[in-house]
Amino acid sequence: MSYFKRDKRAYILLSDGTVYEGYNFGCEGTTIGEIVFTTGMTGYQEVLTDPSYYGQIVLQTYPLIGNYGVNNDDMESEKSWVNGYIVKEWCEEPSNFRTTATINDFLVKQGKIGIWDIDTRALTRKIREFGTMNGAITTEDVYEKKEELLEQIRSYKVINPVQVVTQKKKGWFYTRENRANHVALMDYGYKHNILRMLLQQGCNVTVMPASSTVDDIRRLNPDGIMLSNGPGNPEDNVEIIKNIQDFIAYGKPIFGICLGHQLLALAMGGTTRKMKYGHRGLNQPVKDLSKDRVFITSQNHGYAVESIPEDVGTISHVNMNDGSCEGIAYKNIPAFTVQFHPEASAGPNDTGYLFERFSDLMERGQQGCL
Ligand SMILES: NC(=O)CC[C@H](N)C(=O)O
Repeated sequence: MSYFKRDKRAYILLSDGTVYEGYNFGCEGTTIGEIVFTTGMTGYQEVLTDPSYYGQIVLQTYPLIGNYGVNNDDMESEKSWVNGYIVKEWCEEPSNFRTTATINDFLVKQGKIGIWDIDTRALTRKIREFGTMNGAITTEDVYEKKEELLEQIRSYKVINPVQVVTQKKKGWFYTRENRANHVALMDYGYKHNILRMLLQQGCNVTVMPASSTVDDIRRLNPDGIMLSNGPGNPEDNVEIIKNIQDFIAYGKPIFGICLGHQLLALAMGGTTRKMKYGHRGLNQPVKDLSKDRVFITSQNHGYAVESIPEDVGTISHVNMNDGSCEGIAYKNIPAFTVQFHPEASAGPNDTGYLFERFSDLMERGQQGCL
């Protein structure tokens, strides 16, 4: 079995010059990206297909990856967006009734370079200590190419990630259990489970390309606007933030998730910051201050909202590990946003009630959501 033969050498090179040696799976070659770690014990297919990971090399802290293979149900978008994949062990003979392929087959099909037999704990501890850093995975002789590769690694930056991952045309989705709410879902790199959750709520949904203006939205006459998750630094989306300011003036209820949460905060005069190594995993404890209750949440972000003007909104959710902002309720507009993923996928569904809150808000159509 090729898995145990350890025949194809591969290396990780970090921007500080450290080399980790392992073995290749997926495709061969060289790839560069920002290395981020995620702590979920399951949900690797969702990670690989979540557009928010665009341009990043994902490091799985859980050591056994691929045990239930990949399937046709767990795609969070049409394809994989990661720049590379780092694991301790991958499973060659997955066992699950839904399995259609192994994780190795999946990476090959998606054209992704993977490395295994890495001490993922040591690498994660390093990133926790020094912060997220750029790096490369290569199947070539890293020692020979080190200086050249280091230069590329150090200057690596994702460019216009939202424009790359957004769909270029509108998409219409209808539900049978019509609660008569029509949602314009802004696709900044939306995870399919946001759409599924809205449909489950009985909403009809029109998925809109990221660059859509308020006039495009007005033509739909929606009952509410959903600002999706997505990749990259929120501050880079200058045009989108201007459009969101127009959406706010339009006055329809707005619900934002992750990048959507950050973008609305920026549109309302708030600020964002890059976190040391972000939150990526399925067990981040978050307190909903309005309920005085802690929920376990699914997360994937490297930036956070740092401030929001007091007269504009108030912090509604707080991360119990580091006190960071996890949600905002706006004062004079019908809008609320969260940094975590209430649509889960993967992860706990505990905060799915927020979709219900959005539906209620669309029906009440009140001013402000406090
Ligand atoms: N999942 C997301 O929407 C991520 C938002 C943003 N790209 C971040 O890393 O913070």
